[in-house]
Amino acid sequence: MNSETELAPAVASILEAARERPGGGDRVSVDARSLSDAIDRAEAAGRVPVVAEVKPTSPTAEGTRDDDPAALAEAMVEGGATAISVLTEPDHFGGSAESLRQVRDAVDVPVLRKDFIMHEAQLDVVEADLLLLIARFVDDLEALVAAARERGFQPLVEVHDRAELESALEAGADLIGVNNRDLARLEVDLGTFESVATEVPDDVTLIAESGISSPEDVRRMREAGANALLVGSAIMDHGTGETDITANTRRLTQATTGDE
Ligand SMILES: O=C(O)c1ccccc1NCC(=O)[C@H](O)[C@H](O)COP(=O)(O)O
Repeated sequence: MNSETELAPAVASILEAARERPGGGDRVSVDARSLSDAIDRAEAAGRVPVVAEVKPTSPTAEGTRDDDPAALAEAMVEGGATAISVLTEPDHFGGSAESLRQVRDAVDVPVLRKDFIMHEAQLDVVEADLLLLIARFVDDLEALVAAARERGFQPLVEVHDRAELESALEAGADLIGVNNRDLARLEVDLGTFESVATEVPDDVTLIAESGISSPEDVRRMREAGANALLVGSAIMDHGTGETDITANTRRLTQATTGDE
């Protein structure tokens, strides 16, 4: 893992818990739903490809939503979501492997397991179509990318700057997320994606992550080269007023059609 100096206390706590969390039992083998096919279908239908996140809470959220995860995911798909991301981290995000299982049973779009995976055994906790690996927090990224693929997962490697992008490409990643949230300070800046995206090869599927809350943000990230967007808080709406998950999702998936 790269330097842990200057991490926000919440992130240091997340990592400490992640390091201790046990892995699964039997090695999983996934027959994955393809994200790139799902993105193509969304584009063909005139929708912005949005990976909508089931995110009950977080260190930066104002509250907690304890809605049924499967019902949330169904509402997101009704709003045009191309894929669903499910937080499985229990201690800081209110997630669970069981939530992911329920979501994957309820919808037919690809499902991303969003967690802080530190070692190979943690890959075997639950089946998912996509699996997040955070470049900053993984010691041997190339080995973990390979281990994820051996199980059938599509690994999504998350980076925050150009140096991490370089590591992701060297590790063989072909699906890369640029996180606009700086995990050291928990500040969000959409300029992060704009800065890193210019260095990403054309054959990489590129996802803009975090801090995307309005149709204008969607257009900004698309203009900077995002093939898809990962959105949690703006859809989950942790206490900001609007509670209609389908409407929140549709507002973003239709951001380029003017039908907002
Ligand atoms: O969301 C947080 O508060 C957070 C804090 C510490 C580490 C990670 C965190 N978020 C994880 C994520 O990757 C986001 O849930 C995801 O990118 C969606 O972001 P947003 O649309 O801003 O909710």
